Amino acid sequence: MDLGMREWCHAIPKIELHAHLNGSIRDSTLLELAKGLGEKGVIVFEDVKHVIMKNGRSLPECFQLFDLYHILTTDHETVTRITKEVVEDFAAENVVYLELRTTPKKNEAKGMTKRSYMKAVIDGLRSVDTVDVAFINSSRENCLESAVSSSTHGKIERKRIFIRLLLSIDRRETTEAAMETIDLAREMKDFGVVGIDLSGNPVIGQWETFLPALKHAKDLGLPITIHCGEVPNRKEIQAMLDFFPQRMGHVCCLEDEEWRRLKSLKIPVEICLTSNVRTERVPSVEFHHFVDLYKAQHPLVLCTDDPGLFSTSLSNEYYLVAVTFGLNKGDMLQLARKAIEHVFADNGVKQYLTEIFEDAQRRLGLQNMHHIP
Ligand SMILES: CNc1ncnc2c1ncn2[C@@H]1O[C@H](COP(=O)(O)O)[C@@H](O)[C@H]1O
Ligand SMILES: [Zn+2]
Repeated sequence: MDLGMREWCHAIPKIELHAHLNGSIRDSTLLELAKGLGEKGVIVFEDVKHVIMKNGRSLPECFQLFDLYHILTTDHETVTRITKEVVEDFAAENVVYLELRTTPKKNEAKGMTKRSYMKAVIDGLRSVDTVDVAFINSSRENCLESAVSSSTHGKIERKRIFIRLLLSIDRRETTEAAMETIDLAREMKDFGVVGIDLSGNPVIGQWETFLPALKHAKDLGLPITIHCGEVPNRKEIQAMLDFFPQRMGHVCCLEDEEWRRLKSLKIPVEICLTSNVRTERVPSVEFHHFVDLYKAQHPLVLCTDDPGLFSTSLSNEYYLVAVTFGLNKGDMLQLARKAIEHVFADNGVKQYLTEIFEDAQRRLGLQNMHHIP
């Protein structure tokens, strides 16, 4: 097969570990929801339309926009709908494993609790009908028939995507609310919840507020990923490194000493190129810390963060790396495959993903490539 680099980045199997549900909504859906609320007089559609379609966004603008998104997606049916669409969109670009994160939300006016919000998300996963969705832990989902037989021997023609969920703590939340999220995550382990995320506006909230909940999660054996260093806050960055989570997102504003610690601790990094450029955390892809970490063979994984908000896709993030840093097709496939090591799902799922990548290597014509470790 002779594919161009863009087609190659689309065709290879990919693993997405850092995507926020509400940041992944299709523009067309946002516009439709805004129109509906405009007609009801809840918002002024013309004002909102302009904001949704805008391309460049500063970091503070992103969080204003999320507040708007949350007005648009505030009932259970809409949460179910956006979940279904987001899964379909990732599957369409050959994402084979998606760790989707979202902040469980309470909304008394809509009769919504954190638990019912998550039930609406699960309903969304269940309602996907264009691809096979495997989302319950592998002991329950009967998923481990050979990955190869499903894709090459024609037994199952449909695409399959594995979904796991991370529950996010928003930095605006209290310790008590954060604790509630951890307890919900524990309760939902059998429904594909595999870990915890700390996110939200990085200039809001104190590390000490979330620490008890994060410690509680750690005690329960729930893996944790933390948005770290989106703004230069030395004390917090150091405390986050001390906490030693399983993964970190962004890590943009680190000082030399903190880079050294991150590297010596080997904490895997979720790299979000377009997000960091759009929000002006880095001047351009060329100057992104990806290249330093990649050269240092630091564990990392390419992610989108908010593909809807930043008008990107995981394939596009791979393509940006290939063209900016001159990586070849083999390098890109290897980079994609390395992500298996950092998923929060169990070994059964990891084995399945390994088979998917071995099969892709055969199918896409890289038989003669050196063995990918
Ligand atoms: C741009 N970089 C970022 N930095 C920090 N937090 C971010 C983020 N992008 C998204 N979120 C977090 O994810 C929420 C939206 O998805 P959910 O409602 O949870 O599905 C945002 O409200 C914010 O808390
Ligand atoms: Zn994020």
